[in-house]
Amino acid sequence: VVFADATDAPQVEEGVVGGSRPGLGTETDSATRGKREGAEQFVFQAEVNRLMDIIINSLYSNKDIFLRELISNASDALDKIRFLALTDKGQLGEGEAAKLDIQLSLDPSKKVLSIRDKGVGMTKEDLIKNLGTIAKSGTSGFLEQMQKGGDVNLIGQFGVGFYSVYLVADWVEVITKHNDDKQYVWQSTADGHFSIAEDDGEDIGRGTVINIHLKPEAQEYSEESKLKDLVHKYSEFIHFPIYLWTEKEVDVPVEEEDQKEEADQGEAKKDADDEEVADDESEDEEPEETPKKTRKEKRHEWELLNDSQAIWLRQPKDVSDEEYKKFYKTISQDYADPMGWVHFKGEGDVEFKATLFMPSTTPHEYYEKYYEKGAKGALKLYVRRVFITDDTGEELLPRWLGFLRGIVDSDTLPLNVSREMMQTSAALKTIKKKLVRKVLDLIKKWSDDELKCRKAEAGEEDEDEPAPTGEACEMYGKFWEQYGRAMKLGIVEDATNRNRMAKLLRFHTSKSLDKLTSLDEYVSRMKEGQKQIYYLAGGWMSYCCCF
Ligand SMILES: Nc1ncnc2c1ncn2[C@@H]1O[C@H](COP(=O)(O)OP(=O)(O)OP(=O)(O)O)[C@@H](O)[C@H]1O
Repeated sequence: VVFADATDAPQVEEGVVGGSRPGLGTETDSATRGKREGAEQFVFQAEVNRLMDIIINSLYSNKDIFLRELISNASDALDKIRFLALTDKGQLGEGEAAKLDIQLSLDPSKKVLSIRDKGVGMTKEDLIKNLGTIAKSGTSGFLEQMQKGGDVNLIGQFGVGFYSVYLVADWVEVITKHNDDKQYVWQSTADGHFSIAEDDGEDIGRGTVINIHLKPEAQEYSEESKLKDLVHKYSEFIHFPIYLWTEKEVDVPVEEEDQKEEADQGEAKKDADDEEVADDESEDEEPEETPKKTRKEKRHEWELLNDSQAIWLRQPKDVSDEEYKKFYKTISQDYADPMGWVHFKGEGDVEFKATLFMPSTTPHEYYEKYYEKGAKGALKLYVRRVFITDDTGEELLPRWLGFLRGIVDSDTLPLNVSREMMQTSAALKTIKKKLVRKVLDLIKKWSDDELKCRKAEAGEEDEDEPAPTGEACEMYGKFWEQYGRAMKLGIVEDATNRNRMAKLLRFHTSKSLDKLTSLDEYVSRMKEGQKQIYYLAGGWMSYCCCF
């Protein structure tokens, strides 16, 4: 835990004593929930309604995830305003408004948790569309999964993370201000309706405040320690500072405040004692040290909870596996550890840093929407730490690698890189080539390891190349099980990397490999397979369909 540098932390009155939390709000009185005068009432779209029903009634899921979903939305909104400010500096505002951060604060007496960002905010139209009336494409997918007994925790992957707030809330207010519109407040108790009204409460400047009125059974989220744990666990690598408004009891020396009073009393006493002292031999003695009196006082301050330094800018050797895993979860909204990752720096004409992760299971609808979605949304593109887009698609990765998740940050690209530029940019082509090579290197390493393990099992270990043990022997099998199909598609589609990939193809799963008894058998199967590939250089599709 790091205490914020006073210059970076949000400004509060110095040493606020027992002060109320920074104003985040509009009405927090439960008697008026959703009943603001003049508020327009809306009905949730039917699928959204079903989704909310499932969330609000899900008793056994991990409720913690709501915070990571909301922080992730806040971070996206901050990325968006920073991007808009590239072409129009005025968008960012000045002073506090220009400090891009996320603030969490609690009102324990009212059991309200608030999350504030100074991101792009939402117009009234955005509010209506995004938070209620338009079901995202992921909604039906999520509902389908739930029907099959799926886990609510997967919600983030379906792009409907906001609604997870109803895991812990029975009433939510979203106060938001977009540069192009007035300040509005959205409210819903998840009863099928929501309301929107112009907000005449405190001016929030720009961005969004979400006031979460916690359910009685979710009171643990009104504890500072719980929030600190959650940010540490799920959101540590969000690259904007996350602050928590904390309350601390401190011992304050009584003299500090009562100095003057005591001094005055002291003066009076001194005068009275002067004559006695004149006769007293102990005149030169040091006055006896009395223990300093203190009293307890409540102080508030913004405490910084995360290290917002971008992980991809650090040296790979300085990043621990645990940090990579956490970072992956932050950017992917996956709750499982990744299968593997590559983190490297591209040098030369095109400079960039990249961190790419391979999820442990194929992302939702990757194969189902292979041609429709391809590599869209797989990578986030940054230019000198400024988020540019996550709509990179095949400019950065071939379709068959669209299951990867990660970040590419380039110093070479211009900040105003546009969609058209992306399609023709030579720099992006170079980056793409290097990304694919690095990922293929990782896959090849797993493949080589597996081969060595099989050799060792057959008693034919090469002394110069000792076989790894344990998990390393199984990595290729795991990879193939999830992504074998993508490799087969890739070999058809990606002529540039075809030869490299051909050496990595398998014609059986790791399970059948277990049954192989000798290396000869293994090698002959491999050779047979590869021979077929080369023979069939002109007819990939028909070949791929048969295995
Ligand atoms: N703090 C916020 N600031 C601005 N817009 C927001 C904020 N939170 C949510 N939104 C808007 O509401 C939309 C819906 O959010 P939701 O979390 O349900 O889905 P998502 O963010 O698009 O997907 P995912 O959960 O995968 O990130 C967002 O796309 C965004 O446009």
